[in-house]
Amino acid sequence: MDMAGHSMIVAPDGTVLQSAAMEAAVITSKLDSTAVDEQRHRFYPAGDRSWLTTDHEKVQDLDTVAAKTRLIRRQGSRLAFTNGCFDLVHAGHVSYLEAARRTADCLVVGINTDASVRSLKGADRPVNNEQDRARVLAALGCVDYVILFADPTPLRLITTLLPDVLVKGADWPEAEIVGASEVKAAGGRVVRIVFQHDRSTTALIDKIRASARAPINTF
Ligand SMILES: Nc1ncnc2c1ncn2[C@@H]1O[C@H](COP(=O)(O)OP(=O)(O)OP(=O)(O)O)[C@@H](O)[C@H]1O
Ligand SMILES: O=P(O)(O)O[C@@H]1O[C@H]([C@H](O)CO)[C@@H](O)[C@H](O)[C@@H]1O
Repeated sequence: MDMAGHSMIVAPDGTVLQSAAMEAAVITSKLDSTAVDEQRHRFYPAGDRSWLTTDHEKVQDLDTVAAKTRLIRRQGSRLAFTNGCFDLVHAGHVSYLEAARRTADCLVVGINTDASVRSLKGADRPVNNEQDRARVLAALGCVDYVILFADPTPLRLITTLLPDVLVKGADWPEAEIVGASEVKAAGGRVVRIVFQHDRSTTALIDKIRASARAPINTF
């Protein structure tokens, strides 16, 4: 390859494989086939999509998520955080989480453990256990990380992560949103998402119970 004037041969990830001096010259570079395959997977999105994060990689502890999000925020990405019980996930949850993700570049969701849900919503809740609830949310493309928390509130997660955006449903007045003052004091903002679907887990459970009591149609 005829090159001159500090021309370079650069790999897709920016690695300089070879550079020319001022005078015209032929320069070559041996290509490492393993490196080429690895970069094809990273830079060629129509490939086997191995770059997609698999669900179980998204469910992490707070320290791991704090370290991973610290790195991407140093690169300029903004972090959004929300939390909830997310027992029987419904269309309202999905539209809510998609809207939450759109407020930033990365979305972390705190999910209450089973014991925490029981203390908040009663002894007959949750219907789905914490592992299943985490697994379902991790399958949503708009969710980047899921953290299970046992405390009554997500305050420790929020003060550790100090997200750029704290998101909650509009069913929560800002004054009652845990972490709101801490996030705003750190320069972040609070976003309350208006419901697009009139859904709730409680209503779903009531519907299931009512249908179980209803007489079966006999012909
Ligand atoms: N219909 C909805 N549309 C948008 N967001 C919702 C909707 N229902 C709940 N959310 C939001 O989802 C998050 C998780 O809420 P939660 O798990 O309590 O759902 P829920 O359906 O209200 O459950 P429950 O009936 O058990 O209280 C909260 O931030 C809440 O504001
Ligand atoms: O699913 P819910 O009931 O919306 O989730 C609760 O949200 C509370 C909220 O963040 C208070 O501002 C939180 O304290 C509680 O632990 C549940 O996550």
